Amino acid sequence: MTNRIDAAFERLRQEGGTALIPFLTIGDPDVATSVEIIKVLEQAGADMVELGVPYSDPLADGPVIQRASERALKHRVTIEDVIHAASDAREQGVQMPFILFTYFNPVLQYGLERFFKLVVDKGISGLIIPDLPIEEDEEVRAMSAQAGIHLIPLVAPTSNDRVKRIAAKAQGFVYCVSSLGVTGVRSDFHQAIDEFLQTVREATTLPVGVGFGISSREQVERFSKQADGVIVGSAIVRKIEEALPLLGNADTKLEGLEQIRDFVAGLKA
Ligand SMILES: O=P(O)(O)OC[C@@H](O)[C@@H](O)c1c[nH]c2ccccc12
Repeated sequence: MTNRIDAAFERLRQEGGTALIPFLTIGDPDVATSVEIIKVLEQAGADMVELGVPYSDPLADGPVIQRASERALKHRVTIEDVIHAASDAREQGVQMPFILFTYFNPVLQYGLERFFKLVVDKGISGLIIPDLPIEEDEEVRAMSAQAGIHLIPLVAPTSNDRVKRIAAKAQGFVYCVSSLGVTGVRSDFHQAIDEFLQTVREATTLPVGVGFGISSREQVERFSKQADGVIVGSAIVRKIEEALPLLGNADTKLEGLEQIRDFVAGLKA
């Protein structure tokens, strides 16, 4: 069966488009609202979405996503809740591919076998575990393949000679981190970002995605020239944070969702 991520990139290649890939922390402000937000992300033109599992020690995250994780962890949102949110969104008609985004610890705590048994047939097509280095991912890669889920690797400008090894085992797409440091909106990127993207392009026939710091249509367009997909997290999570007062009230929830949709639609246009 074709993986939805492969189908989405094939469609975009034929259209000459670039995938817009939002990230959001599931359970911020609550799981049901996250499912509503996933729906408006698709309406706004997102081509696939990273569903973030909240974690107490998000080492690679800047303050915006750290705060989102804290808000979600206040209701003790678990990896199981995130997987159920994916199947709920699928049942409610969302078609775009889901990429489960989790640090390794929540998966270990849950149990590898148990995790891959749960995640099968929940509408999840990809998995990103930012703190699982390629040197230690054999078992996860095998179990992921077994579940028909692409294990998508991250490469950073400092990956150098590891790029080839990472690219050789990649599935789905290769996620290029645009800058060093943690996630968060930026105005400038790693000075060798263009050469880095070129290096990754030459190391794989898979689509190349780029993320970290991207928050405006100009930046999306800039990266669309060299990448097949652009990941936007903190800028969208910050929009959700700004809309929390509206999202928290039944009378103004729709207005809050519209604010998020309008921001994301502005990135895609
Ligand atoms: O938030 P940014 O700067 O737009 O970057 C995307 C990022 O949010 C998402 O892909 C992500 C969230 N947490 C991460 C941890 C490591 C690498 C990537 C991530």
